[in-house]
Amino acid sequence: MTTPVKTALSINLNKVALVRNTRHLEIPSVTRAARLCLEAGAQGITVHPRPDERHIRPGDVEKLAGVIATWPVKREYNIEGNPFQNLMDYVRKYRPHQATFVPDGEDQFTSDHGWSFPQDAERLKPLIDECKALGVRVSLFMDPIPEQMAAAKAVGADRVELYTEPYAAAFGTPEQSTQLARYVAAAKAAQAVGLGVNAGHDLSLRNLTPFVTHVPQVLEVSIGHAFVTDALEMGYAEAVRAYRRSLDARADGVLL
Ligand SMILES: CC(=O)[C@@H](O)[C@H](O)COP(=O)(O)O
Ligand SMILES: NCC(=O)COP(=O)(O)O
Repeated sequence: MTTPVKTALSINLNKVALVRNTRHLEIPSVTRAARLCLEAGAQGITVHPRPDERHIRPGDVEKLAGVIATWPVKREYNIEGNPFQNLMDYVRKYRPHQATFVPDGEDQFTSDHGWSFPQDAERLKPLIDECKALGVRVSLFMDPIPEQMAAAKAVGADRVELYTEPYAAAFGTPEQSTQLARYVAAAKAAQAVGLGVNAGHDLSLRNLTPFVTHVPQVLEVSIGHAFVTDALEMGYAEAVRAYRRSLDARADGVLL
């Protein structure tokens, strides 16, 4: 059996910025949240600076780049967005460790689907090539469809991020194992063609351990909405420690 990887925990700070934006007081501080999360053991910070600036604003992206760049040990910066909207400007300016391409519309309520191949391949390839020339790893936000993984690799992606809302929605229902099996198959298909596997969207303390126990070699999870919800109750540091424990608690059971 392959030794399970230590799945990196990347905290998405969108919802801290969302609360901050409801007053002109600069609290809660996005950079303070990042520092507290990193100090407590998070391996990275994720932001999704949407064009309408509903939460993360350009100034947040800049300040967080500075927090990560000056952190005493290596921590990763993951900037998410649509590369045909504003994402590439941030990639060129801040050269994050990872850019996660997400096919969201400008006024989309939240992310709810991945890229489609072959339709998206031709227009994605030059932007993926540019990111890699800048030394930025590219992760493509994808639905858990095994047949799509070879095309994601062929277009130049380093990783895929499996969109996990369908798994989260099925968690605790009779559909849970069926959904989980989809992600296991998609992850194995991705890894079979040399893609790394990340995961994210609606992951939580409730559904995280079973996911990383069964889905093989998940390199990174990015978690925001549920994390901030938990942090409101237990504080950033304890919430990070709780999510870290959930990731590390994966049983070394037989993978599906
Ligand atoms: C891509 C994804 O699933 C999330 O990272 C996304 O950042 C959620 O965006 P909102 O926080 O705006 O819902
Ligand atoms: N890529 C997923 C992410 O960054 C956070 O998604 P969510 O936990 O806010 O649903």
